[in-house]
Amino acid sequence: MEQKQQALPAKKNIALVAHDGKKAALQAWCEKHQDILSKHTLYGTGTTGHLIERTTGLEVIKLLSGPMGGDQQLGAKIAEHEVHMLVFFWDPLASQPHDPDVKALLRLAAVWNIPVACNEVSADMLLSSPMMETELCRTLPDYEKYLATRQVTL
Ligand SMILES: O=C(CO)COP(=O)(O)O
Repeated sequence: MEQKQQALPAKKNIALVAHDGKKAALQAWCEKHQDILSKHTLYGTGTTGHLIERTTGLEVIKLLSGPMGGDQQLGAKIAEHEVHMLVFFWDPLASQPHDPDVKALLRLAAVWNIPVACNEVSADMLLSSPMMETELCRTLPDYEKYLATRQVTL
């Protein structure tokens, strides 16, 4: 598939998600990085978003709870370029009833080439990047060309 360049903005829309076994870790991480996070716009799945708001006072745009469709809502926002970065502390030691949705969210983050962190140390590295404060150029699928090709070949 042909690719194109598109910038992620300096002020980013960051999605915050954690499975139940990792919620305390994500809340602690958000408290630690409250100053940096306050410069961006935060999105979260339902329960995670409420907990982060309660712990930190940061404003979070809250979607549905993950098992009820929140992961899918976030995936759609990544595909529509509304969400620019994903911090998802998924639990590698617990099975999830909505595992297909979890996989789909991580897949769309890879398709659209947004920065993803799945644990504290990766999330620390992402937030300490100078690119958190500047535009960040990314390569992503050229959807318009993809669609034009399909209309010709099918
Ligand atoms: O299940 C989740 C991610 O897969 C998170 O959902 P909640 O934040 O609603 O618990």
